[in-house]
Amino acid sequence: MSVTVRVPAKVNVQLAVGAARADGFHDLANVFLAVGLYDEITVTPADELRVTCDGPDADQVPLDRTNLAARAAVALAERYGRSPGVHLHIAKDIPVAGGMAGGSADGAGALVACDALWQTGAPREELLEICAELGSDVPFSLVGGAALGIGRGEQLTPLEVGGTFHWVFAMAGRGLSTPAVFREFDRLGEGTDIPEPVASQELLAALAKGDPDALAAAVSNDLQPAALSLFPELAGTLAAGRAAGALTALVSGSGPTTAFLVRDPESAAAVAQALLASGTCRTVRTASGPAPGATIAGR
Ligand SMILES: C[C@](O)(CO)[C@H](O)COP(=O)(O)OP(=O)(O)OC[C@H]1O[C@@H](n2ccc(N)nc2=O)[C@H](O)[C@@H]1O
Ligand SMILES: Nc1ncnc2c1ncn2[C@@H]1O[C@H](COP(=O)(O)OP(=O)(O)OP(=O)(O)O)[C@@H](O)[C@H]1O
Repeated sequence: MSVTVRVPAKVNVQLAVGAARADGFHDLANVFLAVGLYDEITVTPADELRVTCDGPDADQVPLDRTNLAARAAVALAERYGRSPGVHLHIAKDIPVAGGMAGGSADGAGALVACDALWQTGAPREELLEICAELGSDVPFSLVGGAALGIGRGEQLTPLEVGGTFHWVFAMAGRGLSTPAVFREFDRLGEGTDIPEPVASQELLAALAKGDPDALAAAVSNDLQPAALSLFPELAGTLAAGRAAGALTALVSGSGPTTAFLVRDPESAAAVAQALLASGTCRTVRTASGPAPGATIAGR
């Protein structure tokens, strides 16, 4: 018996960041959109906890108990007094350390898969609570679609989306550490008054309408200057995508993946090709959103 769960990547269409809190985290107004790039997590009973991974970035994924999928299995097992004896296999398609919540997706996926395998009957609220303990992005990986995250980004309100948005993602030659990007945000903001993060009404209206031009005009990412400061070459990737006709270009979350909103799948193919030809990124992917959250894909 095994269970396979499919979990999407995300792009942050708005990431408003407040000042550092006493616990080191930052209050956010984080508007998540799940996009159709997926990791698949398969859980099978085993004598002891084991993690394996395949996919283009598999060599960058830790296979010990620090892996978010392993941490999710252990957290659920502890709550239900079970042994976490499972083999977790991650078929990884989401770029690692790219700002697209790949590790978070694996955490949410492993949680849903173990929950189904062990038939715990845990209420969804409890699964979401475990997700929030695992990381700020993990609850959104579970729910998918589109949502506004406040607090650390873990307190979610689902958002209405009136259409499909088409994206191109450019993957960089190296990763960026999320804590390092937040630290750089703090350093750049030293001595300035950092406003409370609030969701943009124009952006929420654009999502609800499914209007790509309005969304392009409203997207924002307060971590972008910090990501560019640590990884200046990303400015060249953003410029190449804009020149190729993207409606807008931004850093995805803490980066270094860059995201390009386009009007339709044909423009996505054209922008993807131009980005590759520009030599400013390692590889490109196209995907659209919203995509569903963690979903059982097979048993
Ligand atoms: C950049 C985003 O991906 C945007 O969605 C998230 O805010 C990061 O989410 P994540 O990777 O799940 O982050 P966590 O594992 O919770 O935290 C990693 C580190 O990021 C920083 N962090 C994260 C979230 C937050 N609201 N404030 C922070 O300052 C902290 O230094 C924290 O130690
Ligand atoms: N299952 C996992 N997949 C990938 N990385 C993982 C996993 N578990 C732990 N990690 C660790 O987490 C680090 C960040 O990886 P991840 O792919 O989640 O970054 P990210 O997409 O930038 O995350 P986010 O967008 O949530 O900030 C990796 O460098 C790796 O050491």
